[in-house]
Order: sequence, then C-alpha cells, then structure tokens
Amino acid sequence: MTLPKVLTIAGSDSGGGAGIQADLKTFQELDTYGLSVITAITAQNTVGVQAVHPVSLNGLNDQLESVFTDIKVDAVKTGMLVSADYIQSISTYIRDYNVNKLVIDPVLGSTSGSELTKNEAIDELKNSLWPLATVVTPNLIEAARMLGWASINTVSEMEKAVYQLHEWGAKSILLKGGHLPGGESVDLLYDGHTLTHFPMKRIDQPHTHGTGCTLASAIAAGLAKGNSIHDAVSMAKDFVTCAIREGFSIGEGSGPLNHSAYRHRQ
Ligand SMILES: Nc1ncnc2c1ncn2[C@@H]1O[C@H](COP(=O)(O)OP(=O)(O)O)[C@@H](O)[C@H]1O
Ligand SMILES: Cc1ncc(COP(=O)(O)O)c(N)n1
Repeated sequence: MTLPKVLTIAGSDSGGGAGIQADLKTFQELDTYGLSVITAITAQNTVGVQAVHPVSLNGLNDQLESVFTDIKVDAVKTGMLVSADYIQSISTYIRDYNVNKLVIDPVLGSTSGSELTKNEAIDELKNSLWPLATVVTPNLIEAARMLGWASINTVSEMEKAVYQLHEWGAKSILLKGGHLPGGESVDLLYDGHTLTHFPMKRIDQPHTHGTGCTLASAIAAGLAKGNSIHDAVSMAKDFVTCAIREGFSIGEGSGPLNHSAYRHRQ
C-alpha cells in the first residue's frame, strides 16, 4: 500500500496543539503519510510559549538531507522557520528536489505574542521561498506585518492585501480571517485569476490553538492527494471547522483542536 507523502518543516510544540504535532495529526487523519523536519523546540502550553530552542543549522540540514535523499515527498508544508539562514537552506532543498506542491504558513509569532520567526527573516522568506509556493496562508497580523501596514480590519482591506501579496510570486494566497472582528471569519483565496471567499460563521470557542498550522497541513495533504488548490482549501476549511467545533479544554489557556472530528463528522 502506498500513501501520499507530506513533509512538515516546522517547530515542535510541547503542548501538542500547534506546529509539528498539529501537522502530523492532520496528515494522519487525512490518510497521508507524515514526515517531519524540526526547526526548533518550543517549550509551550495552552497559556503561551515559555522558551524557544532552535535546532542548530547543521541539525536542520541533516534532517533535510536524510528525508530528501531517500524519500520522494508529494507535498511540503512549512511553519515556524526561525531565521534567514534556515529559510535559505530550506529553499535550496525545495528547489533542488523539484518540490512543486508547497504550502507556506508564514508563522511569525504565536497568538500569545512570542516571536517564532525573526523579523529580519521576512525579506528572505519573500525573496527565496515565497516564489516557490503553491499557496501562502498568512493570517491578518502576519499579512499586515509583511506589507508594512498598521492592521487589516475589514474584508475590503483583506481584498487589497491579498492582491498585493500575490505580486510576490506565489501561485496563490489564502488570507485567513480568523482574527477579523465580528461574527464571521472569512478567508480569501486568490490564484491570480479568481478571488474566492470562504465565509464561515465564527465558532464561539476559546480552544483555537493551532488552527493556522492545521489548516495549512490539511491543504498540503489535499494537494498531495492530487486535488486542485481550490478543492484542497475547501476540504481544509471543513477539516479545521470540524476540529475547532470540538476543541479540547486541557489546560488553563487556549486548548488544542480535535483533529479526529473531521473523520467522525456526521
Ligand atoms: N472562531 C473561529 N470560527 C471559525 N473559524 C475560525 C475561527 N478561528 C479561526 N478560524 C479559521 O481557522 C483558520 C485559521 O485562521 P486564523 O485563526 O486566522 O490563523 P492563525 O491560527 O494562523 O492565526 C482559518 O480558516 C479561519 O477562518
Ligand atoms: C511551534 C509553533 N508553530 C506555530 C505556532 C502558531 O500557532 P497558533 O497561531 O495557532 O498559536 C505555534 N504556537 N507554535
């Protein structure tokens, strides 16, 4: 039996809700085979990020070399990328091994405010990795920071942002509206031709830790299975919506999603 193979290049979350742990759970639930290259170890729980310990650049390169020299991956998802030299190295492997399904979740910080990718790394991300992407999935805070805007608060500002972000060379941009004020969380997908709105009534749920990681991983799994970008995003939205609806209260703060909810949906 063979399964589509999906690689996540991201940080570890000791709390199990975001990063590598969310990614591997998502791959498994979507009947794909998950591989992982770890960029950093975070000491993290539902309350926040207590410490970040990047793996060494050699450690990162050794993992990339082991995976790419042996296994032909069908899709790659990236999350926390630490710094510019890590991004350079990852871009080289993505290019050299002709990865043509790449989902970039441009994680800059945690929802609780800790820096996970250095601000100075944004230029490297824009210049070397972004143009290789099938889709980049910023949230409103990341999009505003990368564009140098104060904030993005409305759907019409989101539309302006998604067009500008598309000019940096990715095939498509999915601008996520989870942080949009109001009762709806709208995501916008722009592929250079068509702008698609994915509206969703906001679920009143404090346990949303790892939503961005989970969405991007579900998209990567969908692409690895041969779906179009539009169908992969549509399935991933259903996956994350089910998972948010049944999020867990397991600590004092914002708990993780229930990654099994999609498989068991009615
Ligand atoms: N409370 C919510 N109800 C419904 N969908 C949500 C909610 N919060 C986030 N989402 C969805 O989860 C995904 C992740 O979005 P977002 O929270 O903006 O990203 P991030 O986790 O990177 O901050 C998006 O598809 C968004 O629309
Ligand atoms: C290792 C790691 N990667 C990514 C996130 C972002 O996840 P979120 O935006 O849901 O807090 C995180 N908190 N930790």
